[in-house]
Amino acid sequence: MSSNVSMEIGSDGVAVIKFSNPPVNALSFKIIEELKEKYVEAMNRNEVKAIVLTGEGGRFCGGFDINSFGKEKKTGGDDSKLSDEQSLVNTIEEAKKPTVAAIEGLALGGGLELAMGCHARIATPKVQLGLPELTLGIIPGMGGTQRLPRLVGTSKALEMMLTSRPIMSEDGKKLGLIDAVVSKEELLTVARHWALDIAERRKPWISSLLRTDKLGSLAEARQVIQVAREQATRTAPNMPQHQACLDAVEEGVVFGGYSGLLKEKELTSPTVLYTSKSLVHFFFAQRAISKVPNVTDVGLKPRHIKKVAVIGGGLMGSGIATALILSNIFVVLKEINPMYLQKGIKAIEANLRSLLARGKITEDKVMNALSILTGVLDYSEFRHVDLVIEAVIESVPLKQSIFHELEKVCSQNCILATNTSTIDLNIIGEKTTSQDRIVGAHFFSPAHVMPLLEIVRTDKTSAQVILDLMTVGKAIKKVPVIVENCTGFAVNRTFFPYGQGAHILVHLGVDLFRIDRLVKEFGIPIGPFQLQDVAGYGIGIAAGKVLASAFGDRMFKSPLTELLMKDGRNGKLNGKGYYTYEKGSRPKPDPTVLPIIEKSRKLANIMPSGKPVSLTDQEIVEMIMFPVVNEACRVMEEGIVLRASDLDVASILGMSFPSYRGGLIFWADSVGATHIYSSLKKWSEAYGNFFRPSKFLEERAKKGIPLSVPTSTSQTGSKSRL
Ligand SMILES: C[C@H](O)CC(=O)SCCNC(=O)CCNC(=O)[C@H](O)C(C)(C)COP(=O)(O)OP(=O)(O)OC[C@H]1O[C@@H](n2cnc3c(N)ncnc32)[C@H](O)[C@@H]1OP(=O)(O)O
Repeated sequence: MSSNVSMEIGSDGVAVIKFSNPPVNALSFKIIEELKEKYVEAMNRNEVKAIVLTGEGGRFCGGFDINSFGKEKKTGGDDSKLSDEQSLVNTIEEAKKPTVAAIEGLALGGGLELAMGCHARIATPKVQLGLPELTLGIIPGMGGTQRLPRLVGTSKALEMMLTSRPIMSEDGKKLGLIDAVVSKEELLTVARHWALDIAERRKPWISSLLRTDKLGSLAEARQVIQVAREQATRTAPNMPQHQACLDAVEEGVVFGGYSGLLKEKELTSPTVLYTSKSLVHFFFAQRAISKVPNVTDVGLKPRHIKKVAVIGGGLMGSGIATALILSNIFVVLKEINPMYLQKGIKAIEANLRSLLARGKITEDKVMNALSILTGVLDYSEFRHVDLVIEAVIESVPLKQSIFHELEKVCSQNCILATNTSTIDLNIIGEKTTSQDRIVGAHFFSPAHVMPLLEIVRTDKTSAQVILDLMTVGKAIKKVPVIVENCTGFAVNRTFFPYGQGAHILVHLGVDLFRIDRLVKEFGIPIGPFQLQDVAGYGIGIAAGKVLASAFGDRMFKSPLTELLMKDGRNGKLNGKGYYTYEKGSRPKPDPTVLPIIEKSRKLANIMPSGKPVSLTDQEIVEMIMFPVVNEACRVMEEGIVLRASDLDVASILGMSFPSYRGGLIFWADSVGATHIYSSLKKWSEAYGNFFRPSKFLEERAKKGIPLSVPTSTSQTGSKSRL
């Protein structure tokens, strides 16, 4: 078997130990063993005075190999109380010859933990340094919970671990995590000299685990940990790894670094396995999503998109424009009159100011973003744009006339995208001859915040156009998912039963605030009725009409929204919906909505024998989520998505489905197709067609095949490697 670790001993007495595992030099159990062997050799060879540890190919290390999570691992090593991974880092730190880490590109997770066991760290500019383990459902398990607080202080270390956000080497230098930032060319030379300087005591020989100077007093450190605990209880209530990470840090702060390591080992055992499985699935699903057969694998090069026109400065248009200018893409915002244009520009300014207020961007960034935004009232600038994104109201004739006009005013290579959330693209492009460059760019509200971009293609959209839009999407920090054209596309189509199910339940007699509470407890941050309030009733009604024209046989026509509007309620927009909204306070359930609900129940008249049904909490959640899974089955069967895992990513990033459940289909498979099918069948017999199980679900349930298994024709395999 070939070796992943090499050692070269220079005439200066420095051994350069290099490990290699493309593309990110992930650490495997084999690499860990080989590194230990090299350390034994380096200690035994008299000519070796010091060591430089580095990774091959411009990236120090992307952490432990995520593919091997959950696989059997040996424990023991040099110190049987620690795991093999921990004991490697201890071997380095406690060795009688010093090690300097020479870091390029990135040092994440186990990679940074390895580097923190070294006696100094030299990095090139813009290296990503972080401990993102919590996003994978585990805690740093190679001493990170102990060494990071000792190098950067408890507060900063907790921030880095709990948010999983990396910092750059320049900040690392300021914080004391990095000893010097040098150019790529100088990296090895500086690291070698540094290592010799430590060996010959010209520079301090520092073992991170033994330091206490950055931890602050015990009382201060405990206070910081307590605040972080309270915050994690609020922001990550279903993520046990957050509290586990804090437990490990606290143990080390109170009883010393070695005790902290033992606690860390104890907490990396399978206590958080389900969450970890789901989050690891989500990690690989996100990587798989950017692989699109016949688009990303046929040698096409993305064209550079410098300037984009956005048509419509409403909620969506202004959000899209904000996302673009924040990523240095010039934007021409078009509106139909000066008042609307002014409103659109003000909305963009407000988006930027709110990001500034939350410390997400700097004042300079705001100024720079606004300097590349131009407002226009006609199409004269459109000749110079590379991409148009239409974001006007959901009106077929209006969109058709805009696309007809765009064909005349834009260059022939310009991509013509629509942000429609429901309308068939073939209908929008019907009056043009540009079908090959017409594409859906469906953003989710608020567009400058939500990470999903649904790219909708028809059978005529060219591969180049899809690749270009995917590239723009990534440039503006979105995760693009490629879906086929159909009413509602993948996400709105899959999720239309979400609101519908909630309305059916209310009309069967269930309390609406109970429904919202239970859905939130399930992990979706906002319940279906509050979501309706926030999204606005107009959008829901317009989208509902389009969806009803395609899927009318399984839609529930709820009279409730119209009754609310007749009562002068418009949701968050006018502060009055199912909830009341006041500036500066949380939405409050509005009891005055209850008589309107009673009226709606009478109109719909679906309660069996006119009496409210009695349902358990679990049944309520399932009656909302199983119809969503059912529609997802149709979406998969029709080949609207490339793979089941694309729906997992889309549900998490577009609909805030809880990531710790792995996404809609991953969760559904954990529940089991058989239970979902038999429940839907029972409800369809009691309450009608809305619950009727799809053919796909029925087949999977009867044959015992998980929903995520690709169909023979439409889907490529999910890349879950669990
Ligand atoms: C004991 C320890 O405490 C436990 C750990 O270390 S857990 C691991 C902690 N590390 C991480 O979470 C980092 C995960 N990786 C990433 O964030 C990103 O991949 C990255 C920033 C390293 C690189 O990003 P980018 O350049 O966009 O490339 P990206 O497409 O994500 O990854 C390239 C390939 O490397 C793989 N990869 C990345 N990190 C990996 C890892 N730690 N293990 C296994 N594979 C990994 C990806 O799956 C992808 O594979 P593919 O080409 O077959 O799809």
